[in-house]
Amino acid sequence: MEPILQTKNLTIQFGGHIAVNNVDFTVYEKQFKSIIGPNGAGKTTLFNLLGGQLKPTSGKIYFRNEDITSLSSVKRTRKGIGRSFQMTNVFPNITVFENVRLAVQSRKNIRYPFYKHFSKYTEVNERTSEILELVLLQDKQFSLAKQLSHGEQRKLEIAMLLALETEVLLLDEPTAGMSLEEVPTILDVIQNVKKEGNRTIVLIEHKMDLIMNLSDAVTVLYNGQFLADGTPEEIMENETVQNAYLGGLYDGSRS
Ligand SMILES: Nc1ncnc2c1ncn2[C@@H]1O[C@H](COP(=O)(O)OP(=O)(O)OP(=O)(O)O)[C@@H](O)[C@H]1O
Repeated sequence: MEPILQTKNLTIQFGGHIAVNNVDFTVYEKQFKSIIGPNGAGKTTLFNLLGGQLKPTSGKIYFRNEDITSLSSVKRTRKGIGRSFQMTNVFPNITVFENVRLAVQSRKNIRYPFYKHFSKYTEVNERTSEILELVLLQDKQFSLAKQLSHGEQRKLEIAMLLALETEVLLLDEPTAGMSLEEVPTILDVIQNVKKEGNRTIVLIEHKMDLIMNLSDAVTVLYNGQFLADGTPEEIMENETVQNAYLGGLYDGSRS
């Protein structure tokens, strides 16, 4: 198996604080990899480095063995690394369907005269419907984006990301802030995306137990440092992880 995304000695320092410290991180093609770690472990900062929202103080990032460390986030998306954002790219006053359709269309780069009816673009509409089905939002397709519940908004974010058709999906805590009732359905959505089988998924999760069944591999960060990497079973049995994560230092109740 080829690594699709890799970091070597990746480090970022904010003033005197090293948020990501010399991290070597590897994700293989079509792998489902989770990054776990307690509060302040550096998970989101690592994602921002991978997505190009932050530039490292030192170290390198490779996509398919190409050094992408100095590439902008836009160029990284074009290469195939998509990162989820909380509703920043969603238009609140248009429908769920239109939001996803616009994203699909921009990806397909279809130009059309404004007076033509959208429904002529069957391919775009079909892909939009497919995505909405995958993220379990078909029944909300005619709702305005601003009318969605918190959980539905997270699904729409995933839909927008899928529309980009990137090979790598970086999902930053998709269950964050959700009610307990909403969590299973977002896990179903992630399961659906995984089942499609054509993506590499990297997911940050604070609640370790949620993602153990989904993940092929898990990386544990602690205090900005790489702590462990392995299968979910190996991670569960890893004594260092247990000490760091389960030994009272980790507040599992936080969403
Ligand atoms: N832009 C920044 N400037 C200064 N410090 C930062 C910045 N971004 C992150 N940090 C610090 O870096 C550390 C890692 O933060 P990060 O958000 O990556 O952790 P995390 O593992 O995602 O935590 P959480 O689970 O709480 O979201 C924290 O101590 C945080 O305060």
